[in-house]
Amino acid sequence: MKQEKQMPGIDEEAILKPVLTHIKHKLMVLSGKGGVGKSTIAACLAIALAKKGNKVGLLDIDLHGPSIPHLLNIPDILDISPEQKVLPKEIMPNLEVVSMECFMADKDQAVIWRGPLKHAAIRQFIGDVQWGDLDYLVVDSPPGTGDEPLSIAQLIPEAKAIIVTTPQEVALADIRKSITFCHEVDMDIAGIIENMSGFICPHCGKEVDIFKTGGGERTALAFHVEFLGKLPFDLGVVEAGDEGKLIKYMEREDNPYNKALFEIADRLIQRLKEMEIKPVSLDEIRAKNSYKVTIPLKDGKPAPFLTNCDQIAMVHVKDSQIKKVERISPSQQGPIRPKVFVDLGADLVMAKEMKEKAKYVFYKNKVGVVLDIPDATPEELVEKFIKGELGGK
Ligand SMILES: Nc1ncnc2c1ncn2[C@@H]1O[C@H](COP(=O)(O)OP(=O)(O)OP(=O)(O)O)[C@@H](O)[C@H]1O
Repeated sequence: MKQEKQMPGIDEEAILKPVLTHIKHKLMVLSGKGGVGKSTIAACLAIALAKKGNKVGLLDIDLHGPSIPHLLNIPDILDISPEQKVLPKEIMPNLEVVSMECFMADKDQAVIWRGPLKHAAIRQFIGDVQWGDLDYLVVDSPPGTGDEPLSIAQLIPEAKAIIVTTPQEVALADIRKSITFCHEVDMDIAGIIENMSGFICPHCGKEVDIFKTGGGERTALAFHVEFLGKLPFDLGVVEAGDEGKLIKYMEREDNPYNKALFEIADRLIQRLKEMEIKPVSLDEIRAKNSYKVTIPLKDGKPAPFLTNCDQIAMVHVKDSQIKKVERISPSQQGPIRPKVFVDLGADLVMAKEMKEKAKYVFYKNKVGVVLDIPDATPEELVEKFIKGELGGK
């Protein structure tokens, strides 16, 4: 499991919340290896979503090799608002872009940063940019499953991954790593896109399978992940990307690459609707014949944080009566993850405090959450819940 990278003494959630609450869907474009067309797809998807009338932000967090500024021909310098916030560059109606490159004094100097510094830079990117209200934030991350995607997973709890692959076997082996990474950091996968799948001959217009096609779809099926679609190999995309003219290129509606991309954007919009997560109704839990309540404990009392509990109280309720109370010692080493409570079959978690990410994991798994509980025994707390004195809704 990857290392948690919390910055000591900094409440990252509090810093980012005012920005993130104004962004409806957060997407991170990932790939197992470089050169599969991830940045091009991030840029084209952002363009397609903006063309469909959505407010879109595109954030390039590839600190080592940012390609978005080149692909979209954005200027080196960004303006700063009177409130000292970075103003993203509007490159077409509804689409604003920010890239790490805009903050690098020497463009040819590779950034040699270690994890925590990168994490701080990414946090600043998100927190110090005046995005305003957005329907979609598309984040282009470097290839692989290193520091940058891990930071996004920690800083944006409800970010969803779009995994880009090509049909070759090597890329497909890497895709599995990307899927495992998403599972490890509790990041939902919006879907997989297979790029460079089939070549459209510029002379005869016929599609030729230069690599095997369909591998991305098969992998998606095998891993129970949504397949968003295939994009053909298109020399026009290379040229348009090289010249920073992707926006212009995407005006060609008859082009097979563009057509496929707009279809993928439609599928993505639909998929995100299906993936929307709502808090679990506490009254519905109360009304069940039987349910299980878990409470993280530290030294016998409700733990200040979920992660540092040394015991979990599991209270079984049947017909609005407590039937049994178990005290379970987590077997795993290190911080206790929300998944442990989910795996115990909890219907409800009662805790003092909880990170947004943990709440998100519980709601995703249809587990209810009651916070701000007082110091009391698990039995007293659950009695209060049953009577509606705790967890009103
Ligand atoms: N469908 C496509 N058809 C033809 N060329 C493509 C296609 N998609 C991307 N390319 C080209 O492939 C090259 C790599 O693309 P891109 O930079 O988007 O990949 P990447 O996965 O983001 O790479 P890295 O992460 O290493 O920067 C570029 O030259 C781009 O124009």
